[in-house]
Amino acid sequence: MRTAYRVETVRAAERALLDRLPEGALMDRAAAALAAACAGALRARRGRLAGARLVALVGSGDNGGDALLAAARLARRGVGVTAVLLAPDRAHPRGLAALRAAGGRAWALADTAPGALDALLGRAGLVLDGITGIGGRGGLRPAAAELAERVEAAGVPVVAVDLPSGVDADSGRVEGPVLPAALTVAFGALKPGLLVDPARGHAGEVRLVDIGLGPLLPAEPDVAAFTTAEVAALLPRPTGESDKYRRGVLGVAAGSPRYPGAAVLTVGGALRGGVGAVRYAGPAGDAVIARHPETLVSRGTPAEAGRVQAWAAGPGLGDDPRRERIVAEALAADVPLLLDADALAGLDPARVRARSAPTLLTPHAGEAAALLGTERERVEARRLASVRELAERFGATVLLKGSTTLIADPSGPVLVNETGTPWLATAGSGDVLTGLAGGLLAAGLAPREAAAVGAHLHGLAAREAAPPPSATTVTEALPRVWRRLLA
Ligand SMILES: NC(=O)C1=CN([C@@H]2O[C@H](COP(=O)(O)OP(=O)(O)OC[C@H]3O[C@@H](n4cnc5c(N)ncnc54)[C@H](OP(=O)(O)O)[C@@H]3O)[C@@H](O)[C@H]2O)[C@@H](O)CC1
Ligand SMILES: [K+]
Repeated sequence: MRTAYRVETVRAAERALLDRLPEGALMDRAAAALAAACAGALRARRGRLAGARLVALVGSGDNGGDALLAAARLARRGVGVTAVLLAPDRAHPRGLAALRAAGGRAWALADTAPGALDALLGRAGLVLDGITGIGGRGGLRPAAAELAERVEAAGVPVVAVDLPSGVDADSGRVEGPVLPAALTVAFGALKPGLLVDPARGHAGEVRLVDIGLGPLLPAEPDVAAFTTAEVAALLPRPTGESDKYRRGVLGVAAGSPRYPGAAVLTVGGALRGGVGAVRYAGPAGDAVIARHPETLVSRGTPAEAGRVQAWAAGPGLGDDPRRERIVAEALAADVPLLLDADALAGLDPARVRARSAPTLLTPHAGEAAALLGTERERVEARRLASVRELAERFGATVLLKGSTTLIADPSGPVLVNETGTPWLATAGSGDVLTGLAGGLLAAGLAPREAAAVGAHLHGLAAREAAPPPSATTVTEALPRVWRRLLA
């Protein structure tokens, strides 16, 4: 499991470790790993290190100290290093002394003419961003923001020290100017912002360096992501004793005369969710049977359908006059329930809280905003806080779809899905996910696992489907993903 911890927790672990180590040892570990990462990036660009040029942007905290100590190591290996100091009188003293002793130069930003700065950046093979790390607050301040703009204009690749400067480590929020990185070298632990958009989108490749913090971090992270191996271990597998009912039957209430395709896609996802059977209840049975003849179809509502182990309701219900009744019956069912799309409109938290079995809600940002009574932009800017708030308000598991898909329970770590791709922003792909995660629920996974496994498989299938993927080709790619994971 990839884990991320918020700043307060990382700092507490760092303090405990600092007490056990000689002065400066921790920063030296960080700087050694950072220098190695920069050396790799410079070599990849030029073939050799000697004669390469690096510009280190140095803020007034330890993040700048890391950059200076790493730059000094590179200077000792023949790299031409210039440090640009944002606050010369507050630059990390030991780092600055090490850089100077290694033959590196230090320029004060305030004393550097714009033309000279541009020329310096124009010659550089790499920029090391040590403006702010976990001590940064808000977007970059004006002088730092202007510097970041010039770096971006010069087009030099950036290696971020611990975090891209300007992002919020804990929330993943981006509230002002940021310096985007091609590579972020994080120390000791990932911070939530390195896994969650919009901050994640500025971090490039994220590499975690072990500085010995691991044993001092709590067992429960703030944010976590399943690896593909962990997802594979959670996949339901039939045994010799299995029959279709024991493997789980998912009820699907989706589609309407106007949107029969939503029923077809949801059932298609469900049939690839590890269940023994899918019961479809609704007006699009003919379309469903034509595409998926193995489905048990009926025209009625959930209460009139036969026994199931879970329900998935919502996609394409549209203006079906029975929408409210369908949602009410699904809510009343004493089995796990996934509600998506049109089933989320006007959903009453008290009705969800009162349920006897677990509930999984799968809104996109717009639906989440409607449930929270806010704007879509606000949800997109505060994905982590929004998904936590929804889970708490509804007393349910919530999967928030989008650039980073997040899964929250009312308490405990938030799960991030790392397999997503912007290609999944295609009509009907959410319906497939609803069927898939619903199927996993019916097969016996807990809502949190069903959501995380479903999102993971969905992302892998989208990557596997011939580009550009459609909801149908994502569905068709799912068995190949299962086969690979079960192997
Ligand atoms: N602790 C350890 O053992 C280890 C720590 N490590 C490293 O230390 C880093 C944390 O260092 P840190 O705590 O010194 O904070 P840091 O991120 O450098 O920033 C603070 C400075 O930035 C400034 N500033 C703030 N906001 C700003 C903005 N928006 N725009 C511009 N400037 C802004 C702020 O200025 P002030 O508010 O004081 O005026 C303050 O001076 C951590 O990320 C990791 O790299 C590793 O070596 C491993 C061992
Ligand atoms: K940084």
